[in-house]
Amino acid sequence: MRSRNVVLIGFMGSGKTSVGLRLSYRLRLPVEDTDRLIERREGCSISELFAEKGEEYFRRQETELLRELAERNYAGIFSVGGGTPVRPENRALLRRLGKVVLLRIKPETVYDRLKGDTARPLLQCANPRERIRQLLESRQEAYEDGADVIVDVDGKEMEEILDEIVKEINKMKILVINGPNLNFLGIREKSVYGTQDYQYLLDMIQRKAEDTGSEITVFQSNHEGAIIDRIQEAYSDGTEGIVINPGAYTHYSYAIRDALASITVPKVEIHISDITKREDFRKVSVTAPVCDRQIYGQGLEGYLQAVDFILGR
Ligand SMILES: Nc1ncnc2c1ncn2[C@@H]1O[C@H](COP(=O)(O)OP(=O)(O)O)[C@@H](O)[C@H]1O
Ligand SMILES: O=C(O)C1=C[C@@H](OP(=O)(O)O)[C@@H](O)[C@H](O)C1
Ligand SMILES: [Mg+2]
Repeated sequence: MRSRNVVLIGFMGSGKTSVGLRLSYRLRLPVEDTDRLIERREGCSISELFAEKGEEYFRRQETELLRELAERNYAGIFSVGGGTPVRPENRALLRRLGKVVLLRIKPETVYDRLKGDTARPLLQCANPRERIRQLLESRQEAYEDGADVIVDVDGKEMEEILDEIVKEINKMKILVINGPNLNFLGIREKSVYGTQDYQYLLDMIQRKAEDTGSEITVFQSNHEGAIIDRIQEAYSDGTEGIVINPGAYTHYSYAIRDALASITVPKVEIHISDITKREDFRKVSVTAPVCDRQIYGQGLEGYLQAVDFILGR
């Protein structure tokens, strides 16, 4: 459900509110704009709220509202205020709401779009051009950190922006995890694991991502704790499917098993060799029961089959 939700972030004037409305029409999903929700709740405009209660009060309302929305399991599109992603806690809440799309914009475009605008209290000053430049620069890092997808909007028509967003949000985000010794492919026991090296595997997976229009990230570690940390990260980074080759940890890491059990996205356990036909200690997989599918003995091709499984092919 979460994966169809879209959250639009970006600087004032980047088009969050207007893109949200158009996207809602295109995807036939409801839309909520957090500024409008706050205005309705407070019974006054954002400008009046800033003037009467101050920016800090508005920021508290913003975070409070995001918390409520995140708990509500709402399906649809959200556009938020330009300052929302500045607080790290808000960035985490936005990710809980859906796929976060940053409408990235240059200061000159903001100025062109908003000169003469009176509804944005932060730009009501003697030199709005300079204020935009400074504020945008100070926020850019937070915007990019909070985004799953970035769409540059300068010089683009609305339709082009909508097409890009739809293409990006349809990309499934898959994480491939390779455990100990997989970086030694092409070096270790070639009769079992083949002669191709690890880079060959990475290139193969990258081609699969391009062919299927999906986003595949590959992580490799020889350390149990690092693998667990990465699985936990997948809980909140928008990962929609996990392919894991836990290497020898397969046979005894209850800790990796427990980490996998806590993530509900589809999971595939893959082994290059057929572990059921090797030494006795390899016949047991403690991770298999918490995965949705096992692919054994298909060589490197097994990774592609695992990706297909996640994509529902
Ligand atoms: N792609 C675009 N090209 C030109 N103008 C745009 C585009 N997207 C939005 N605008 C205009 O920019 C202004 C700010 O848009 P708005 O949706 O309110 O942005 P935000 O919610 O990010 O502040 C509006 O006048 C809107 O019509
Ligand atoms: O950038 C900001 O801090 C703000 C942006 C505004 O929303 P838009 O980005 O939709 O203009 C609104 O939340 C408020 O004026 C503060
Ligand atoms: Mg807006």
